[in-house]
Amino acid sequence: MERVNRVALIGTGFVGSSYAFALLNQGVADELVMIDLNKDKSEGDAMDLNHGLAFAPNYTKIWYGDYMYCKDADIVVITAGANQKPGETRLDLVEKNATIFKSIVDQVMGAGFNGIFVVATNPVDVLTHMTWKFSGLPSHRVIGSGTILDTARLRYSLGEYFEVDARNVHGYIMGEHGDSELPVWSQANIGGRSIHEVIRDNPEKYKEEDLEDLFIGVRDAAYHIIERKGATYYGIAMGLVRLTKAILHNENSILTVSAYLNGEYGQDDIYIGVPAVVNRSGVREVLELTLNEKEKEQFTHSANVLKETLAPVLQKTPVE
Ligand SMILES: NC(=O)C1=CN([C@@H]2O[C@H](COP(=O)(O)OP(=O)(O)OC[C@H]3O[C@@H](n4cnc5c(N)ncnc54)[C@H](O)[C@@H]3O)[C@@H](O)[C@H]2O)C=CC1
Ligand SMILES: CC(=O)C(=O)O
Repeated sequence: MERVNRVALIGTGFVGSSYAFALLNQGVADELVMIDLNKDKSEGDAMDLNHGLAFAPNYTKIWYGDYMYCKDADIVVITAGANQKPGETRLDLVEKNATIFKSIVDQVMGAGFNGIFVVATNPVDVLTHMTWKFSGLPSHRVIGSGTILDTARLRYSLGEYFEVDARNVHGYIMGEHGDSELPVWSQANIGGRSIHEVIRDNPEKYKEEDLEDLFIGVRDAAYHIIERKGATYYGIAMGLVRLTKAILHNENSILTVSAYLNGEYGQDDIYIGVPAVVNRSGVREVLELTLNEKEKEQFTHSANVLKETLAPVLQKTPVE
């Protein structure tokens, strides 16, 4: 008999409860335990989700609980912490959320957890790094959602622009999940054809200049959504389920996650959004794309922004 897999979710706010809903709908996990400071919220969510079980593709055992259930979890997904208020950047959340993370990760590890962390709370690259530090786990078993959502937004926008199914559009957003991220236009393609070629061959329909506007829309999407409804959650929830599936089903899928760099792209000791192969062991390897000079500069700049944000947090928040 196959082993039962378990996901422990810490933080059942907008993002966490949307993730739980998507996880149940896609029938990805055997067990889901929901943990939050606000016990009523996680208990209410577990009750509500269980009432949908009769309509789900397969059975998922769902309950609300305590950190002790992290012991046997394969994955701990963290979506707990403050979200951005209108006008706030992701980096503005760093101090508040780093303190919350210290207490969360200590409790998860205290329960005897020995699986894979998936982090979504912002600023996600910095908090993934802190999770790695606090947990003491090997870096490939601590993964941030990175630019998984930004890449999905890019594929959606390119799909709309070129009138092609987003699933046939391939391209990455790399770097910080935030204002310094970059589009890797040099590698973007539609069904295998470079987007530059597609534009060149259809000058009456498409323009290179439009790509910049399109990227700005992707980069600033969260601000626009937060202005309208206070938070973003469905997109990231589906991205987190995609990542969960890649891990639990040992898929060797290439996803743009926040992974630890050890020399790749000329960077050391940093978690940042890069395409990486994800499987049951976590990040199997980081894919090193051939970036053009502009992209290399943009990536280095983004890495520097993250390093500058991380340094004082590392100093202020004791790891022990
Ligand atoms: N990585 C990404 O692409 C995205 C990340 N996010 C981030 O996800 C995070 C969560 O956002 P929302 O769900 O909208 O916020 P929310 O405020 O709706 O939910 C946060 C939850 O965390 C819980 N919480 C706070 N401190 C806790 C602690 N010490 N232990 C356990 N639970 C605790 C709260 O009770 C609340 O239920 C934010 O940092 C947000 O910026 C949001 C969208 C996309
Ligand atoms: C809030 C956030 O990080 C996003 O929607 O991209």
